[in-house]
Amino acid sequence: MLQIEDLCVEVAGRPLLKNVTLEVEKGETTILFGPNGAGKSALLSTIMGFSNYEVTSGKIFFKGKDITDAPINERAKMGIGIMAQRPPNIVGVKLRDLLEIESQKKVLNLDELAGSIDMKRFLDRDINVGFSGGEIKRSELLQLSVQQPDFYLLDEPESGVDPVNMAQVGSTIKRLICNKKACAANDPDRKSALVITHTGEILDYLDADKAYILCNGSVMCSGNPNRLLKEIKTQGYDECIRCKLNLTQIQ
Ligand SMILES: Nc1ncnc2c1ncn2[C@@H]1O[C@H](COP(=O)(O)OP(=O)(O)OP(=O)(O)O)[C@@H](O)[C@H]1O
Repeated sequence: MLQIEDLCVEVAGRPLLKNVTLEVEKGETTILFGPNGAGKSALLSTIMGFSNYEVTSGKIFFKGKDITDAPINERAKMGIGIMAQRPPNIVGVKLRDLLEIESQKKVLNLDELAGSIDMKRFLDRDINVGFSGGEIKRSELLQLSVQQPDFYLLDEPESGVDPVNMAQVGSTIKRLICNKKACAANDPDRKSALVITHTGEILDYLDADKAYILCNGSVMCSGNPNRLLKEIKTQGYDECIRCKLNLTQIQ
């Protein structure tokens, strides 16, 4: 579904991502771990096509097509959707107006959908203006619920969300990715996702298939998400970096 090959990215002339190679297969949920400032959000922003992120070399393929230079709207039309960490405030544009554009010709009851994640009272407010951290997450989720992409980029879905709302956010994400109430790992209707998490809380709601650790703009290792999270919690990221350096020296 998504292949990233040897990707190097700069922002304002500063290298952020260095030779990143990773793959998310169709129906697979992949986790991205890494310390603060590692470049995780930059990677998601680059996949979505945000303009600040300049690809200096390498390629991004989505559904087999080279999208490295594709504009953001084309990527969205092809089926990529994002829950950003800090989406912008959009003064003068109501959430309902955006959702109506996003829903295009889909037959959806916006009030009912918004009500299902306690967002009905936000429909006629300017997007994100004065929203709390948890409300922004639910607003992003509501937009994804309307957009119904094939591939979800989720940037720290649990950050700023209280435990009660986390159950709602987690189960909504699960429902979106499964495309119905419950689905097996090999269900053909299962959507794909690349999810950033620090705490791993979202793993209580998702059947994650694989994880990568990104440090200092480079992929250090990949493996089972729960095993990698356990290692990060016990040994931190230093062990991962040391291991990568040793491997690189041996090669
Ligand atoms: N648009 C930008 N302009 C300047 N610097 C940027 C920009 N975007 C990212 N950076 C810098 O790139 C580095 C990586 O940022 P990024 O947000 O991708 O990290 P992250 O791994 O998601 O971190 P965190 O876990 O803290 O959210 C940081 O040092 C950040 O300040």
